[in-house]
Amino acid sequence: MVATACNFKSRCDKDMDTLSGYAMCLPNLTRLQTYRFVEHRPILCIEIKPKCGFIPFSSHVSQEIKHKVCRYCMHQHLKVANGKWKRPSKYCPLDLFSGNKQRMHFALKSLLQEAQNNLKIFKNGELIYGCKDDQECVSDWNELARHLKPFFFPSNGLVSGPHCTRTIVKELIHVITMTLLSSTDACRAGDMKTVPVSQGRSYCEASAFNKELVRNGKHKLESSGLPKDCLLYKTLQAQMLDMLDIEGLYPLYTRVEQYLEEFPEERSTLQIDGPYNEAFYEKLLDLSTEDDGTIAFALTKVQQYRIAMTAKDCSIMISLSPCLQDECSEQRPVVLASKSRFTFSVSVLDLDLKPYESIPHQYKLDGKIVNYYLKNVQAKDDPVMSSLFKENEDCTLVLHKV
Ligand SMILES: O=P(O)(O)O[C@@H]1[C@@H](OP(=O)(O)O)[C@H](OP(=O)(O)O)[C@H](O)[C@H](OP(=O)(O)O)[C@H]1OP(=O)(O)O
Ligand SMILES: Nc1ncnc2c1ncn2[C@@H]1O[C@H](COP(=O)(O)OP(=O)(O)OP(=O)(O)O)[C@@H](O)[C@H]1O
Repeated sequence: MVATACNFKSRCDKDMDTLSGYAMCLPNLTRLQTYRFVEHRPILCIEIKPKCGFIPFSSHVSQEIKHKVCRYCMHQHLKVANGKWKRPSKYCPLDLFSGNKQRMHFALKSLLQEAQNNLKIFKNGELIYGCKDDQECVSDWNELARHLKPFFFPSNGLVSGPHCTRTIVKELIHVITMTLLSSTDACRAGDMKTVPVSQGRSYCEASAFNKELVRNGKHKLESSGLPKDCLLYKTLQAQMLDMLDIEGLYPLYTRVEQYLEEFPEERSTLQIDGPYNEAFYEKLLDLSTEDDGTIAFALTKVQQYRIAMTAKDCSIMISLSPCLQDECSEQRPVVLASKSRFTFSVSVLDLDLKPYESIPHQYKLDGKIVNYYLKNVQAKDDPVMSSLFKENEDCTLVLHKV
């Protein structure tokens, strides 16, 4: 539980484990003043909760739709039906994680249109855009542009008109894209072997970007791929430790549970609840998916899944502070906008490991999300879209000798 969480009223009711004996003291990233930022300079901070950026590739997946539509896009419909949000978002994590600038631009614009709990913008520590809680959201683009104008166009008149607002928003999206694709070598992924990102499909059929392409007769979605040293790539790698999908993982969790029922004293030796030290980390290096029927295999997959869940729910904080050309040195990463430049830092928030006990909940929720989508969305889906997809699948170019 973070002390800075007092930005959000809904968090005042959160329970703190005062008996744990531990507390984390983090710098306030929305006001961060490090060597990178010149003191008293204004700071802009963009918080993005990107959610899961890949489509499950596991053979344990029982419903074909999970290989086509990503969890975020399916979950949107259940969230709207449950009243968590008023409208579905056009954001699709696969667009953000594609590394393709056009798709990333669309994803970020969609986040700005419907921020939900996936986007917040702070100026000098104050929330200026996004949701304070489920009820209270600030989402006026003109107001946002008014706040951002001095950052992006420091020496150029007043903001007026929709054209100017759009220009400023475009500048913001460009800067966010560049920082997300920038190298974060200081934050190394350790010795973890990488999961091939080519596994699974690289786009989601429900993405509005994808649908638009199909409507325009194009059906080749580009995924330029992420640079291996950027934070999005590292986050995606951690998310992809979920190699079996919850459907393949749940039986392994049950195996661990049965073992613990028989040998409850083993719970601490197996490090179910930590400590999350070197020994714990060592056991996670095995990425094989061949089940040899052992408790060791089951436990490794369960712990890898918990890491993946954590990475699927973490937030990325991008802090930006304007700098003049002669202030920029090689030590500070700099991102350029058309009429300004910023020193920046990119950090990850909310990395406390998801609890072992949440796995049955994940399993049930997965079923609910998919069933809701199949019954209420796919069944009623736009017949024109379905036939377009079908046409594209059936479209085979046959070459005859002449
Ligand atoms: O399951 P999801 O994908 O809905 O994620 C939950 C989040 O909902 P979201 O979909 O981002 O609106 C949910 O976000 P909110 O608190 O609703 O903003 C939490 O982050 C939750 O984590 P925890 O159980 O509080 O540790 C998240 O639960 P975990 O699944 O990460 O445990
Ligand atoms: N170091 C930080 N600097 C600035 N803001 C932060 C920082 N850490 C967290 N926040 C803000 O507080 C919010 C909640 O953070 P986080 O989810 O890590 O808290 P938590 O107490 O672990 O809550 P939960 O138990 O719901 O996950 C974040 O979305 C972010 O807006």
